[in-house]
Amino acid sequence: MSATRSHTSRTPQQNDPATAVSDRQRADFVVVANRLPVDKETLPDGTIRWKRSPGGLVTALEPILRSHTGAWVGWSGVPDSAEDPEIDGLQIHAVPLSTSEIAEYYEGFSNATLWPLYHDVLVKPEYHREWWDTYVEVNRRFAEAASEAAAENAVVWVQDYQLQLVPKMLRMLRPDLRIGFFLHIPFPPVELFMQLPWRTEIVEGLLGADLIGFHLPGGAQNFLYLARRLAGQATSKGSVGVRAKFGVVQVGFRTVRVGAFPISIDSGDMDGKSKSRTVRGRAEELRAELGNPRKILLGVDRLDYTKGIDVRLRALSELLAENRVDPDEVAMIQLATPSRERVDSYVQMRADIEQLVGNINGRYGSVSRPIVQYIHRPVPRDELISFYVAADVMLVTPLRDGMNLVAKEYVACRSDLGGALVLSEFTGAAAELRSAYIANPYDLEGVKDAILSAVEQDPDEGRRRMRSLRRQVLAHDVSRWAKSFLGALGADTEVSYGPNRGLDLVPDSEDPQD
Ligand SMILES: Nc1ncnc2c1ncn2[C@@H]1O[C@H](COP(=O)(O)OP(=O)(O)O)[C@@H](O)[C@H]1O
Ligand SMILES: O=P(O)(O)OC[C@H]1O[C@H](O[C@H]2O[C@H](CO)[C@@H](O)[C@H](O)[C@H]2O)[C@H](O)[C@@H](O)[C@@H]1O
Repeated sequence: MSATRSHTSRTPQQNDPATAVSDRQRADFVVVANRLPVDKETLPDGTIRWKRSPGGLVTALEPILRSHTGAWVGWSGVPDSAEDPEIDGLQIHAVPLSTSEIAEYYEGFSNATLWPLYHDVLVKPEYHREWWDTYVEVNRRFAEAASEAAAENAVVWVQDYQLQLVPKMLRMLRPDLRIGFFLHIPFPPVELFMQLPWRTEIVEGLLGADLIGFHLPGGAQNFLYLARRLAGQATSKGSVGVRAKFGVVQVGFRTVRVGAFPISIDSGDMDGKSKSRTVRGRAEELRAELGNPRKILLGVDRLDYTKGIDVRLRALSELLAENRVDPDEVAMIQLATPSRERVDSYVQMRADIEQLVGNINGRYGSVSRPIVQYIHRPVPRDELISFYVAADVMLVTPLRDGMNLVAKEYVACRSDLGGALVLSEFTGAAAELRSAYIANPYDLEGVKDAILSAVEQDPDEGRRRMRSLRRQVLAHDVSRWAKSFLGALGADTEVSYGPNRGLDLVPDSEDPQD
């Protein structure tokens, strides 16, 4: 996939975007995501610096874009910014958002309506018509920017819940494009999705894509059911597989494929970095800075109520109270990147978590040695890897999580076969990482038992589990994710994009669930 320098051919659509974009080259591979892969930062002296953003999506796509020539359409993360920095040969097309659009499209509809609705209604989703109107308007702007960035017949890969209307809007502007959509968060159970006043528009928006990807087969199946029920389309029946056995929806003359493509990380890169002498040395230093405890427990998350940071803190607190864990022997580190800080539910959750940390340290810590070290800022990548290498027990306890890349990162960093992973069964990662200490985050006794088993694990048993986890993570890396998705989309030579054979279409009326 390479960018085309001159673009003389014309597409048949009404706006003729080929004439709208002047001197910038058009790309034949375009990623469209809410976030640009960089954040703009103003330093105290007024100078501007662009730095890599935290978050799974950026982490996941960065290696792919580095190895292709392409364009990325997205928002810079600050109001009214239209700067288009070029980073490592990647064209950036910024979609500027005003302060009120950020409030209504990003903080509002995306993160106070869709995010909680798609994450098991852990907080109550808010439904406001003005937020929806702004969501539609901003999605239209993203679709227009993608249409302008893309060369004729380009592949456009739209990402995530913030942009679910873009596939249909973009198809109307540019019928020549091949459009993929991937949802990074869980697709909710049908009963919850049906709450959404604009449910049909969302399903129809997604059906503008040629391929719709989810992390898990369950999400794909929920979507197929809704495509029948809400959009009245004929769909395939039967189960959807992982990276195989796609579902199909027949939309007029178009066939839309629906599949499960669990995302991963650049595991080889992390494995390599974790072996470096500097990282190993820093890991030892960290242990020493903590007073050489017998066991180091670690949590690494965006500060989000879905991540179950409170669950692990409560579990630790009870284990200490019950004398099942000795306060002189354990230290816990919680790295928590600030996130969505203007959304009410996040403000409340931060206060709760900081209070829990304070309670544990107040009851069980000493002046020289608090039990929980809480760091409320992103840490540099190498430092993060050193934390993974130092940690004896990794705590990943979300109440619901689309995938959770942190779990995979930890495993990739443990070539020494040391460490233990405690993993919530409600993460996408739990479907693959079966040798972790799996726990139900709603069952606090179960979480405590899992933590204790991980803390006290027999070294041979630990090595056996970690070997099996690493086999999975190293074999299924982010490039395999991208290749499997793009292959199914027909954008890759490794997987052919043949006709859909053996379609088993069910007309709406014959569906037993209806
Ligand atoms: N405090 C932190 N410092 C640096 N990176 C972080 C921090 N917290 C999270 N990250 C990174 O952000 C990503 C989080 O991805 P993931 O676990 O899938 O959850 P989400 O995308 O919902 O935040 C990981 O790549 C992780 O390394
Ligand atoms: O952009 P933000 O509002 O700051 O949020 C950061 C990202 O969070 C979400 O990540 C999800 O994607 C990960 C990779 O697929 C997955 O592992 C994780 O389970 C999801 O929560 C969100 O989906 C992204 O759009 C955000 O950029």
